[in-house]
Amino acid sequence: ALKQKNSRPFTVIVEGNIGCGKTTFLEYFGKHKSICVLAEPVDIWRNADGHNLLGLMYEDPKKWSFTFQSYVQLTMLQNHLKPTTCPVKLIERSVYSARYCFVEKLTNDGLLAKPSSAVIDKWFQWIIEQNFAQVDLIVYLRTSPEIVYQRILQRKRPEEKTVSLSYLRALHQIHEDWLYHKTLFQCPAPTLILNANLEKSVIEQEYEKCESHILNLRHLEQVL
Ligand SMILES: Cc1cc2cn([C@H]3C[C@H](O)[C@@H](CO)O3)c(=O)nc2[nH]1
Repeated sequence: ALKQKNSRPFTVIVEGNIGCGKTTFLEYFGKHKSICVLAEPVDIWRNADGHNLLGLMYEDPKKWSFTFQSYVQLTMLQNHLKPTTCPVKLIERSVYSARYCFVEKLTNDGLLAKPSSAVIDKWFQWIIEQNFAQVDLIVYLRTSPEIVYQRILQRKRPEEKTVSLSYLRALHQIHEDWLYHKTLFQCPAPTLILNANLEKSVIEQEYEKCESHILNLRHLEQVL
């Protein structure tokens, strides 16, 4: 029997530390025609009406974190709401990691003032209440801070030259508490944990572990 076409695609968010390999993961799954991939809009953050908000945030986080994280939340919301005819939608990060990882970390460090953090949280809570950011699966690309630190040094993204190992360790711990120990905030969907420390040459075997979760389930619903 033809199933009623669900209004919403099967939505997967890809989460993990800076340099954990999200782009490589998205490139691998982006080859499937039934998957719509939405990468993190870093280039938009680097040029918002000519302003490099990412650069400003790293140069003077106390002054620019609110501006940057406020814009990140908007661009993430736009990805969550972006319509697609694909049965599966794969999004790089989300409003959840924006609020639970980055805003949390900046607030803990006193780089984002409490009143600013409270306003970002009000927007976040409203977005959730409106069901604007529904998620069916989280893929957590789990890494060690030391490995992602080396990758960031090699990648040489100009704005990230000030990213320290201690920052990456703290961000790692927040991701672990959220997605592995599940002691920080509640997870909006079931979580698949992959070992993203693996080198590019072997990591595709690790990706295959979640292929069935991402593809078949939705496909079966579509064709039955
Ligand atoms: C959702 C979200 C993504 C994100 C990325 N970033 C930074 C980390 C990396 O240096 C760069 C690209 O992910 O942007 C951030 O500071 N806050 C963020 N919030």
